Amino acid sequence: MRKRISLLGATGSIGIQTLDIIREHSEQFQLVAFSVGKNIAETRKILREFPVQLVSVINEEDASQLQSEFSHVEFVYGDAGLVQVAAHTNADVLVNAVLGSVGLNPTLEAIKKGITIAIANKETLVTAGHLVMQAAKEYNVPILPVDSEHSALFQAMNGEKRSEIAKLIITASGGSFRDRTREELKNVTVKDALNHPNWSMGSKITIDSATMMNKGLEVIEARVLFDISYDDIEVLLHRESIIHSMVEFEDTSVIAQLGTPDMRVPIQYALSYPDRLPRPHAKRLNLAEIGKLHFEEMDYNRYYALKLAIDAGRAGGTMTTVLNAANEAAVALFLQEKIGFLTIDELIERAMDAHVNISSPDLETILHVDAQTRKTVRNMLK
Ligand SMILES: NC(=O)C1=CN([C@@H]2O[C@H](COP(=O)(O)OP(=O)(O)OC[C@H]3O[C@@H](n4cnc5c(N)ncnc54)[C@H](OP(=O)(O)O)[C@@H]3O)[C@@H](O)[C@H]2O)C=CC1
Ligand SMILES: CC(=O)[C@@H](O)[C@H](O)COP(=O)(O)O
Ligand SMILES: [Mn+2]
Repeated sequence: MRKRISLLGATGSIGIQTLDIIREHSEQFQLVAFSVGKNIAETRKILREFPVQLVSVINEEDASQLQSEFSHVEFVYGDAGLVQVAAHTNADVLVNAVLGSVGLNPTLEAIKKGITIAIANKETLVTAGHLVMQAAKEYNVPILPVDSEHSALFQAMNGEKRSEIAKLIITASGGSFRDRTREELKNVTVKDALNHPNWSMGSKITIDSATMMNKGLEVIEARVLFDISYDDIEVLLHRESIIHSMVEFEDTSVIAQLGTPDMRVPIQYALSYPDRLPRPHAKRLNLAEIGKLHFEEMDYNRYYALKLAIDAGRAGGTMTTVLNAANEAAVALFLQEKIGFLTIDELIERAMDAHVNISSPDLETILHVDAQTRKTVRNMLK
């Protein structure tokens, strides 16, 4: 029987590549429900190709319009719609590729329904990883990583005992501005920042990659997913994005996962796990053609956002919620050209400094702190 998939964020970078995999392996996978935001033109295309049962959009008017065009599909909307798609009872796997901490509630509700989670949506793990992992344990639901580094770590660990792992080494490309000093970042434009050297991704994560907050979020994501302490997670600058991450074991062996930078590989692995499926048309890795791979130590003054993220992770409690919400708000302001690039770090640091940390927060507290932090950051501009 085919694996039935519900997909949050179908019109995004990961969403579109997930549809590629479902299309390539239509004998293995079936899309049963999906969510989008506001891209209704793309939604119509998906609806014409995939015979799904349920679709969620952000706006009620879009849901009504689509309902009049596609009478055999059920349309829902808003945050409640996201939850309905995520927890769709006919799904075996939820691919969570929505952007931002709005993915938290749908993830928790899907877990309660016993649906396996393939997670790209790192903001959910950063804002409330402890709630996701607790629920996954309680309902015995696998959480499979889609983020390339975490898929690499998961593959390198290959089920070996935690006690045999010495450290995780997460690679970082350095993003759009890796060859510039911090001083040279004062007047960079949105267009410059969106020009990632190796990956084609959505706008928010591309900015996160340029500030290096993406790597900070990924360190927290690794801590949450693999239960490894911050002391044993290292970040290594690797400009080619060929080694997606590595695990060093106690016997000094290091196991890495390599591949061309193509998110369809980790997406497919999360869907096919524990099996592997062929990708006959994909570009294969040719190390002789690449010739050299480069590695450099991280500079935490140059990449200040990475330091802020690790500080937040070590503080725990609601501090990672503040880090994430402040970052989401600040990146949105940068993309709207309301603040400069370096102001992103500044606003996040100010939000963290102003926050009184709350340990072991429940869902209500997380949602409250998230909303308050976004307000605080926006008010900093007044
Ligand atoms: N892109 C990549 O290669 C990678 C991404 N990730 C993570 O995956 C997630 C998605 O990233 P990416 O695909 O790049 O993002 P995109 O911006 O390309 O896509 C985001 C998707 O989420 C939808 N969306 C955005 N906001 C909302 C909202 N408030 N409510 C409902 N739907 C919403 C968008 O809808 P619409 O466009 O219709 O408005 C779109 O479908 C992020 O958490 C990112 O960090 C992780 C590793 C790699
Ligand atoms: C494809 C992916 O997983 C991104 O998170 C990617 O890792 C971004 O690259 P850098 O953050 O290393 O620039
Ligand atoms: Mn990544």
